[in-house]
Amino acid sequence: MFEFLINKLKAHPRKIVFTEGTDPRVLEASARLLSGTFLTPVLVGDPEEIQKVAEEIGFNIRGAEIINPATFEDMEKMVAELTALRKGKVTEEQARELLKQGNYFGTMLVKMGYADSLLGGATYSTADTVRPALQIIKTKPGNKIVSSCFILVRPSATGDREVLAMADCAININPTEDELVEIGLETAATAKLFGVDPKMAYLSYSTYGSGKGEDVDKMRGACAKLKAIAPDLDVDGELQFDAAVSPKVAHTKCPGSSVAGHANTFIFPDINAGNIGYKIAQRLGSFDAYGPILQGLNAPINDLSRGCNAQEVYSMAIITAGLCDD
Ligand SMILES: CC(C)(COP(=O)(O)OP(=O)(O)OC[C@H]1O[C@@H](n2cnc3c(N)ncnc32)[C@H](O)[C@@H]1OP(=O)(O)O)[C@@H](O)C(=O)NCCC(=O)NCCS
Ligand SMILES: CC(=O)OP(=O)(O)O
Repeated sequence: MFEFLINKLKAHPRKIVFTEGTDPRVLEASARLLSGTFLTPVLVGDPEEIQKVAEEIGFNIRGAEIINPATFEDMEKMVAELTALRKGKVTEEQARELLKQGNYFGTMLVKMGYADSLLGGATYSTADTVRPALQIIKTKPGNKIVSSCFILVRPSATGDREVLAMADCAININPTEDELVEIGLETAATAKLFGVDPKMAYLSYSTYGSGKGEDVDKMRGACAKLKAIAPDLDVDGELQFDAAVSPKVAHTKCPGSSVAGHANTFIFPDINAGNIGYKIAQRLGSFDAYGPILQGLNAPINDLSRGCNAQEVYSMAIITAGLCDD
């Protein structure tokens, strides 16, 4: 599934920071990465503690870089840089305190060029993983927001793979109409990277006006705006989930739609719907879930679900570093 990213990394090896260097799942994934030569783990934490956990779980992490914030030789430089970046918001003393935490320290390692990319969130919440990135790394030029997308994969009935994209399940709590347009554009690009030819549904409890209200108008409006700025994108809405994926229901509720019945890329109205929706697909629909993959951020930094396993950490590390700009 991720061969194209591994090949990209083999051509241009990278370093990835893991903010939770003592987490057993992170150490197992690191040991696996170290058996290749394309992605070097940079583990944040106390080297003795990290080594102890690695031995306890029986994984060899020789070759990993370990950086301990407590003894980091460039800490004063980092404090000064963070204070300057957060001028007026963070004092030097506060910067020093923040940098004792793996999430802020790791993000600054990327900002200052000690590593190319970062993966956190095995134990940190999404908010605590993402906040330093939003504050320090910021959005890419041209983007107004950072959003996120999950790539969901399961074997298909034909022996091939079924791949879906879902957004925004992790960052924007109640996106506006315009933010949903940007989320749609970014998600189409992410879906394409993973081989999905997007048929995008703006989801709602209503199909083509069957329900009324602000929430329905928001999804219909976002869909119309996206169609206007990206006429080549196959997008429709507002659609209920059954109309989006079932050709039979689509025939009844919205005949003539080129998306309904065949949607593979889903834009949710808010984070409640999105987060619950992707977890239903993962836990009851037997999809492997990769993400949240951050979109619109000015460096490759990603979050994990705290419910992740070592295989997911390994895959997300490859996705994160593999998405570094050339
Ligand atoms: C992402 C999130 C943490 C940001 O909110 P917050 O911590 O309250 O942060 P603030 O609103 O104080 O913003 C902090 C900075 O990030 C920026 N920011 C916030 N949301 C942003 C977004 N979506 N895109 C880009 N920048 C954003 C702000 O402009 C601010 O920048 P500044 O400090 O330089 O002015 C918050 O939206 C959140 O908790 N989202 C849900 C996360 C979650 O629980 N997901 C479910 C599990 S995956
Ligand atoms: C993406 C997500 O839901 O993260 P967590 O399970 O850590 O809250």
